[in-house]
Amino acid sequence: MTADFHNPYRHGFARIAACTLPVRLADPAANAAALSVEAAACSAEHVAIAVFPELCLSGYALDDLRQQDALLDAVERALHTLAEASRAWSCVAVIGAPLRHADRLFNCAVLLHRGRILGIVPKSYLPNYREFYEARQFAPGVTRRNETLTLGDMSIPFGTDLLFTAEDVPGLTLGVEICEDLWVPTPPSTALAMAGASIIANPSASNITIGKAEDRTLLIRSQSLRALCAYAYAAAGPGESTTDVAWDGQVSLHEVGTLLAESPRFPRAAARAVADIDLDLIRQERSRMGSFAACADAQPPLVWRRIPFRVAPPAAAIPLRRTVPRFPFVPADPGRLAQDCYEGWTIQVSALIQRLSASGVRRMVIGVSGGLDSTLALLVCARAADELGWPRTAVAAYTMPGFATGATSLAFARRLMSGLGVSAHELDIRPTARQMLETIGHPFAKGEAVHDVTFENVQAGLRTDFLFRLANQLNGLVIGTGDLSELALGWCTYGVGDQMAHYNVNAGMPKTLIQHLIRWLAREGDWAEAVGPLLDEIVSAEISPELVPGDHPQSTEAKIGPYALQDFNLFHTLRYGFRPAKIAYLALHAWSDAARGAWPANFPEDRRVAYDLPAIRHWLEVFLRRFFAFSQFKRSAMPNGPKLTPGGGLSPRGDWRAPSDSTAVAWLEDLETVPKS
Ligand SMILES: Nc1ncnc2c1ncn2[C@@H]1O[C@H](COP(=O)(O)OP(=O)(O)OC[C@H]2O[C@@H]([n+]3cccc(C(=O)O)c3)[C@H](O)[C@@H]2O)[C@@H](O)[C@H]1O
Ligand SMILES: Nc1ncnc2c1ncn2[C@@H]1O[C@H](COP(=O)(O)OP(=O)(O)OP(=O)(O)O)[C@@H](O)[C@H]1O
Ligand SMILES: NC(=O)CC[C@H](N)C(=O)O
Repeated sequence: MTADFHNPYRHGFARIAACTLPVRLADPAANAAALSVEAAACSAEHVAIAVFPELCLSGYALDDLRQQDALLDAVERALHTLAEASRAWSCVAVIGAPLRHADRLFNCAVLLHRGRILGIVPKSYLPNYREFYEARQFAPGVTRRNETLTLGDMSIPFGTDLLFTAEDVPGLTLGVEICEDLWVPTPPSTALAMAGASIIANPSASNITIGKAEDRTLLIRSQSLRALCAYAYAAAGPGESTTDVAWDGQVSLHEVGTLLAESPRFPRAAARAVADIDLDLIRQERSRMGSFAACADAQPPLVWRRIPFRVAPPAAAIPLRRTVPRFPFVPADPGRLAQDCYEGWTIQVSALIQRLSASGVRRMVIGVSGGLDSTLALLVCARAADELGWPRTAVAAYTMPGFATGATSLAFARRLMSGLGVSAHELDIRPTARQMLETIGHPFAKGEAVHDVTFENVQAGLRTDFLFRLANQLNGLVIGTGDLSELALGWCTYGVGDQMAHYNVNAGMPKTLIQHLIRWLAREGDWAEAVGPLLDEIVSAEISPELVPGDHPQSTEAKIGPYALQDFNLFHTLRYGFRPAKIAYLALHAWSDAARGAWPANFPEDRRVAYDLPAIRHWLEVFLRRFFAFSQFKRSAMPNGPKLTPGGGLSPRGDWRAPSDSTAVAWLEDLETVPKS
C-alpha cells in the first residue's frame, strides 16, 4: 500500500526517539514498567526506533552491585516481561542491561520488538579511568562476534557484528554502540556506518561535569557528519546514584552534522527527543561522497549479521516531526546568518582580488542598473579595490539607461556610484539599440510596440558589448553580476547580459541570500553612512529586468516564480537530488503557514507570505522545466566565478555537470504524484 502524500514515511523519513527516564537503582521490575510506558508512548507517536539509556533496566551507577546474582536474575526476569510487553509496541526499543554470557558479565544494549529480542550488542570499550570503574565488573565486547546468548528458552544473536535492517522502510538500518564507544579514536559506529547502518543508537550513562555537555555534542555531531549517519544519543538522568557524581539526562538526535532535536538538560521526569530522520539525505550524501565507499572498501573484511525487522509504518497522513527551514540558503538563526554573510562576502572579495592580481589588469568594469545583483557586485569591486590599495576610481561603473529603465533604478544607480566614490559614467544605449533594431528589421524601429525577446536582448546585448569594449580600452575586466538563482532558471541572456563577463563574482550567490547580504552590508564597513540607507531601499524594490517598457516595471517573480520557492527547489535538487514530490512535500512544511517557524532577522513583515500546495506545485513545475529542459546550455558556457554556498554551484567545471539537451520528463512524471490541491 502506498502511504498518503502527507506521510513522512512516504518521503524517505523514519521517526526516531532518544529517551531518558527516571530509574530506580537495583529495581529492574520497576524500571521495566517505566520503560514499557515510554516505549508505548513512542509507539503511539509512530516512532520506529526508541533509544533508552545505558543499563537503564538495572540503573547504571551500581558499582559492585552489578555482580550480584539476585540482581542479574531480576534483570533477566524483567527482560522477559519487557519482551512480552513489546508485543503492544510498534517501535524497536533499544535498552541497556547487564547480562551474563560465556562466564562473563557484559554491559549490553538489548533490542526488543513485537514480542522478540532481535539481538544484543555488548559495549566494546569500557571506561576505567577517573570516575569510571567498569572493567572491574564487565568484560569488553569488542572481540565478540557471531555469538548467541541464551536467555531462558530464547537464543539471541549476540555480538558487535549486528545490524538491524527494516524490511519495509528503505534505507533504515540500525547499528548500536554504547557510551564510551563514542569516545575512542575509532568508534564502532564508524565500521557500522560503513557496513550500512544509517542510524546509530547510543544508550549512554554519562555523568555530568562542567563543560562536558559541549564535548559530548561535539563528538556526536562530528561522528554523525563523518560517518554520514543519524545519531540517537540517550543519556541516563534522574534516579542515578549521586554518591560521587551527578547526571543530566542529555538526549539528542543529530543527522549528518545537524542537530534535529534535543530535550532540556537535567529533566526531573521522563523526556525524549523525537524527529523524522531523512534516510534519502543520508543515502544521497553517502553515494555522492565516493570517499565514504572508498574508505569502506579499504577496511579489512568483516562479516556482519543482518537482523531483519518490520516497522509497518502508518499509511495515513501524519504530521512531519522536523523543522524544514524556509530559506535553505539563509539561516534563520541571526548569528549563523551574520557569519554566512561575512563568509560569502569575503569569498567573493578574495576571489576577485586573486583574479585581478593574476590577470595583471588595473581596472574593473561593471554595468550598474540599480538592481540587487549589480549593487552587490559593485560593492565587491569597491572592497577589492580597497584591499588591493587601489583608488575606488579603479572601478569604472556605467549606468546605461534603455527603453524601460525606471527613474527609481536610475536614481539608485547614480546615488550608489557617487556614494561609493567609484568612477561613475552614464551611457545611453537607446540610439545604438534603435540602430541595431532597424538594421535587423525589427518592427520596434518602425514605431510598433513590439517588445519581444529580441527587443529585450538587443538592450542586454548592447550593454555587454559596451562593457567589453570599455574593458579593452581601460585594461580592465568586466565583472559579472548574474546570480545562482538566475542561472538555475536560465533567466539571463545567453552570451551577453548577466550570463557573460570576464569574471562573475555572483555566480555562486542565490538571490535569497543576496537580499540578506545587502542588508548586512548596509550596516557593515565604512560605507554604512554613505550608502547604508540606499542599500535598504534597493533591497525593498521590486525585482525587474526593466527591458520591456510599461506602466509597471516588469515583475521577474510574476514570470519565473518567487525566488523564495525557486531557491528552495534549487537547493534540494542540487544538493541532494531529491525527487520533485519530496521537494513539494518539504516546501509545504516550510511555506504553508507564515506563522510557523522562524523567519530570518530583518525579513520584512509584508513579505512574510505563505504558499499552498497548488502554488508550490505550479512553481516547482516551472523550475523543473526551466532547470532540466531549458537552461543548461547557458550554464555550460558560463564564465569563471567562485562557488559560495555548500548548497552547491552551477559551474559546468565544478559542481554541476549536465547535458545541454536533456529533457525534464522523469521529473515532471514524478511531479504528477503530487496532489493538485
Ligand atoms: N539548448 C540550446 N542550446 C543552445 N542554444 C539554445 C538552446 N535553446 C535555445 N537556444 C538559443 O538561445 C536563445 C534563448 O536564449 P536567450 O537568447 O538567452 O534568450 P531567452 O532565454 O529567450 O530570453 C532571456 C530572458 O531572460 C530575461 N532576463 C535577461 C537578463 C536579465 C534578467 C534578469 O531579470 O536578471 C532577465 C529576459 O527578460 C528574457 O526573458 C534561443 O532563441 C536560441 O537561439
Ligand atoms: N540600466 C542599466 N545600466 C547598466 N547596466 C545594466 C542596466 N540594466 C542591466 N544592466 C546590467 O545587466 C545586468 C543584468 O541586469 P538585471 O536586471 O538582470 O540585473 P540587476 O538589475 O543588477 O539585478 P536583478 O536581477 O536583481 O534585478 C545588471 O546586473 C547590470 O550589470
Ligand atoms: N558510561 C560511559 O561509558 C561513560 C564514559 C564516557 N566517557 C562519558 O563520560 O560520557
